[in-house]
Amino acid sequence: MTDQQGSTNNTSRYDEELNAERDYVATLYGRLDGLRAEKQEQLTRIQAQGLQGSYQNQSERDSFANLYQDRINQLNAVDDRLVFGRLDTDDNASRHIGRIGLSDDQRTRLLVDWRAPEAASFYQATAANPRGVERRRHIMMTGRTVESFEDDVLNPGEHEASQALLSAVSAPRTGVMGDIVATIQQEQDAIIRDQMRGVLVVQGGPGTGKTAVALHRAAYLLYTHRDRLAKNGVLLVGPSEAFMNYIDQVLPSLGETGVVMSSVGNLYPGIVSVGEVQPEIAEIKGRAIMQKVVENAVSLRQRSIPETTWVHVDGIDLRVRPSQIRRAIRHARESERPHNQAREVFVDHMVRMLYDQLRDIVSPKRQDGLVNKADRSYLRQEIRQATDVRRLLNMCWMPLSPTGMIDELLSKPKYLVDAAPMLSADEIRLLLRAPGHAFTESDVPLIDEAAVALGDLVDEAPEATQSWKQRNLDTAEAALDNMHYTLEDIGVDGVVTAEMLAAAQEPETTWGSVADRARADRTWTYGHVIVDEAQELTHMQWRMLFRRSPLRSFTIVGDLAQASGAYANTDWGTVLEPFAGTNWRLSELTVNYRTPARITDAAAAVAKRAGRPVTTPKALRQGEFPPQLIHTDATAQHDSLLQVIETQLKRIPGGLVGVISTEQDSQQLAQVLNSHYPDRVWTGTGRRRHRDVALATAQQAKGLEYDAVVIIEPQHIVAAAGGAVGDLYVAMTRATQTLTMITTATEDQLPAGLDDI
Ligand SMILES: Nc1ncnc2c1ncn2[C@@H]1O[C@H](COP(=O)(O)OP(=O)(O)OP(=O)(O)O)[C@@H](O)[C@H]1O
Repeated sequence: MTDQQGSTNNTSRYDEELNAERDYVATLYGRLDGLRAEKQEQLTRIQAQGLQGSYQNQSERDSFANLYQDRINQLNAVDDRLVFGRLDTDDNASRHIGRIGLSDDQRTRLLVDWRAPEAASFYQATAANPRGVERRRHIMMTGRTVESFEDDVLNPGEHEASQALLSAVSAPRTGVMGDIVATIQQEQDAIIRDQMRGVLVVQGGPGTGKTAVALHRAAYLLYTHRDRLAKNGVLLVGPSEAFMNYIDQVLPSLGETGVVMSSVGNLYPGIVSVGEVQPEIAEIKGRAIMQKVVENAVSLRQRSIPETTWVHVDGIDLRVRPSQIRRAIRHARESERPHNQAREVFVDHMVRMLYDQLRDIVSPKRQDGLVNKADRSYLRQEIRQATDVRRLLNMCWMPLSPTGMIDELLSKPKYLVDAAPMLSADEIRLLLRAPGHAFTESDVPLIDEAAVALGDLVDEAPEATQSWKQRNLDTAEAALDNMHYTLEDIGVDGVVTAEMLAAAQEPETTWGSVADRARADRTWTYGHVIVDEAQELTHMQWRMLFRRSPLRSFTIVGDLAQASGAYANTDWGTVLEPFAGTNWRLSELTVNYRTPARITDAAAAVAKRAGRPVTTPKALRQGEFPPQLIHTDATAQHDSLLQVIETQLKRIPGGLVGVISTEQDSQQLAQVLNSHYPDRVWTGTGRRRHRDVALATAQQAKGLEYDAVVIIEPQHIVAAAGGAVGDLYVAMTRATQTLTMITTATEDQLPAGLDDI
């Protein structure tokens, strides 16, 4: 009786508090709607003014219109589950925590932005260190409705995961990543709020929230360093377009839209690259020596002639000796400008030399007045434009585009052999391909490298970019003075030049947003760069990325055990040494939120047996179902697959089954799945809608997750990666609930560790 009475009392107290929370949350939505209406009205008013007034008035109006529109977009984006927490502290204060900060007309704070210092205790208070928190409340919402709440007890000795966290990690996956703002855990929060300067490496096993942390850190940095980052922007780089699609809703749901997001293969403006099918080729193109190969390739396009020749200018023959060209080349190289700019020095030198000859022929006695200033300029022009001269100058020092040069380098055997004496004949054969081949993702760093060595073609860059760059160069000194910390501090002394810092200056506001301009400009330097799945990157890719933040402000997240290639790096120190020396710091994530322990243990066993450096994170959930290995013969394989899919779809209503295989096996699987599940097969691009069977290669599945994973022929995945188990390890750890593997191999053909399942 007492119990019943007690529980009735508790229930009614809970309901009362729930209603109170609902009332408060309704006030917050009232405020959100009010603000939105206000901005909408301001926007409508400014749009109604149309195209009147001077150019300056119009451009001011455009800026305001953009500002209002951005704010409206932000308010729309945070509408879903606006509030998720409440903190009651020992000073009798109580604050609600949400996606953005809100105040009323009297500037009384109604809602604290999760990134504000006052919200930090929501994530950091623990039983051992409550930080003045008496009660931490998780408010669970669907859309605008408060469904329930849960209070954390900060009692010493209690370390249980909150219900909010458990329901978040157990929920069926939608196929696109969601934010974790309501349930960020303490070790994650410490990384998100870490200082911006320097290179921070976040190492963590599969499912530890590295991607989630990277995205929330981007939002946190933009909030905390808004002024600085508004000028330079933040770049977030991931491994593939499918991955970028998977994560691209997270930042908008946090009210941030200004981050430049790009796969590493599409980082060079104007190039949409294709995958590099053969890992051996990717490995060669990623080697540090490729920098020298590109440099050589440029030098080989600065060449003299084998013997003396004659050029025809205005009916007169002028002689050109190889030694004269060599001298002009030396001169141009000494200018230390990029190839296309140094060409001007070369051309000037040659024209001057030819002019001297011509003048001596036209007017042997300099004092006779025949060659005055106007004549001189006319004659030089004539020489420069003479067909023979142009042909000769181009032959000796051709203006080059980075894409044109890399295309030639990879398709002309002699050019490649001369530029890459350090590569073996087999390696050269691997690199060679037909001219005009689509650029692959491992060509992109070579193109970027070439772009640095070549410089812009003189008429290549749009005028706006040029004038903006010039203006920045003029004031680059000031950028150095304005740095908030000394260069020595961050270990880049002597490396930063005025040119590199030029882009840190106040940009023109006449075209596009910072993100648009940054995306279009290969020389843009960002205020901060975040690299996800960083274990995959080659030396050449790192060079390309470090060029984009000369101040070395980086967050690098990855898991060395998940690297694919046989050449994979085994420690961050070796990877980063050439770029940051020892000036980097390491944080680790230790809890796996995605994959149940039963599955991670099996995956870790495979990785360990292959000698990979695995740090097995502690899985938050034990999992209901052990991983399964099904042996079948080739004829029964597809039936077996369909059966597994059916079982899994029933087991996880609304869930997503991910079928993972090699590229080669995936073609046949696509046919089978499409014919059995018409309009239900999802390849990761476009919207998922009602599609519930996903098909991906092990490479494409990097960073993604599925409720049920079915791996077809695990031994093929290892063989396709040249014997490395990284890809298989990744595939096995994509599961949030169940893992099944289907194989036609015999026990002894399976990768070590799998036979124990
Ligand atoms: N604090 C958290 N609250 C709720 N869900 C979380 C939390 N941290 C991570 N998750 C969820 O766990 C899953 C794995 O996270 P994420 O993809 O960021 O991990 P990862 O370390 O990048 O994984 P991998 O290296 O295997 O690709 C995601 O569904 C993510 O939303």
